[in-house]
Amino acid sequence: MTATKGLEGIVAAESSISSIIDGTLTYRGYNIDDLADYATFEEVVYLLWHGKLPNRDELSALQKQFDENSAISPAVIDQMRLYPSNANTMAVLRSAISALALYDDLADDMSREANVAKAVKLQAKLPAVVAAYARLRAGKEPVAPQAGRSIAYNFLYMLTGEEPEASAVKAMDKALVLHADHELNASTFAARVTVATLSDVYSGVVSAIGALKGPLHGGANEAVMKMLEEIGSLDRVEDYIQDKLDRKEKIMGFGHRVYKNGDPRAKHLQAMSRELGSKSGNLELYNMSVRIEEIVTGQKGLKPNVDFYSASVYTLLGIPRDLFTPIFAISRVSGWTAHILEQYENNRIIRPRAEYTGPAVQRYVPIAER
Ligand SMILES: CC(=O)SCCNC(=O)CCNC(=O)[C@H](O)C(C)(C)COP(=O)(O)OP(=O)(O)OC[C@H]1O[C@@H](n2cnc3c(N)ncnc32)[C@H](O)[C@@H]1OP(=O)(O)O
Ligand SMILES: O=C([O-])CC(=O)C(=O)O
Repeated sequence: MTATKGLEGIVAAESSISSIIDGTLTYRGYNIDDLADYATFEEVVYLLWHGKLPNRDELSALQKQFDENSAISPAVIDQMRLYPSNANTMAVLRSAISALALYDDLADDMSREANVAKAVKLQAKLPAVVAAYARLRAGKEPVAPQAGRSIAYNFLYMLTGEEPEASAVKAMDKALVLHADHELNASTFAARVTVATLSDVYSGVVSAIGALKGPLHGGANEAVMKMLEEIGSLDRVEDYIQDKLDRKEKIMGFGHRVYKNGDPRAKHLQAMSRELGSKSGNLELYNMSVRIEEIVTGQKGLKPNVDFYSASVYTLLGIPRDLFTPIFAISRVSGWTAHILEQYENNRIIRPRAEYTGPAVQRYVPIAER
């Protein structure tokens, strides 16, 4: 038995949810470029869960379900009041979502109907949890979402308590569409491994949040912004990046296990970063990002991934850096739950083997003789 480090190139599941073929990303066969330009996030969620784009009635029914399920149990809000105000926001999300399961009578009901209902609840509640913590840590009360509004609108609204600008809602919606699913990425795989033991939907999503948190995966968007803040200005980009490359350090937001010729989502986020920068009259972050890309791609051949330009996009939307990865989770929970439902449909426990590299057989030595 020989191990494949990082399972590179291993096909570990069959899935009809999203595909990456020759560098093209599709959700249920629809090209990500079309979905980014024309679909709303709610349409994409329906598509991922049900395998087809919704008609108007189906979309309104989904919107109604989100409206009815976005409230967070007061007990969970009270627990969140006790969380430290400087807690890691992904740890907050992981804890709060785990706590939500305690107040869901269907948490351990394994029927398809109950599992779809849990997917709806999780999609509806994640944005409310993230926004509630952002307000609680600032000494403010959570704001309830508005019925009939999109997840993008309500997330921005719940953060500030003020009506968001239409351009900001549009940008947030597009970002959610772009992050919704991505084949067998690490967090989705973690979710599938967890539920393949026939554990519950919440456990799968909590596992996924834990995996997304890491800077080699979803945590990279926050790491990119930290880097941009450290660099500070366009004239300092060259020295900073060159120094990192000379020291063989990774540049966050670049490279990808599957895409070797570029991530098709990055160009959309780059365009959004440019538009939002122009609109705000400050293109510094966009210009810095473009210069970083020129250097890293020029010297290493590495292209930006989905996390690179999303950092400047979220900053230009006025969102604090430590909410970037939770926003990724607000979108990706749609994909995680689609994969969880698919795993249950045709389940087999996921249990690969390890190549043993430890000592050869040893004789047990009683403690007195050691
Ligand atoms: C939503 C997402 O999860 S997208 C990915 C987000 N993560 C990041 O942006 C973090 C930075 N990128 C990385 O760490 C990696 O490119 C990953 C984790 C995305 C992919 O990892 P892997 O497929 O294992 O690639 P691996 O790390 O083996 O890289 C291959 C080579 O490119 C180099 N490389 C890869 N990414 C980078 C980078 N961002 N900066 C500098 N060098 C890099 C590696 O050092 C390695 O070089 P070597 O062959 O000389 O040792
Ligand atoms: O697919 C991956 O490995 C990481 C990624 O881009 C994503 O999850 O969106």
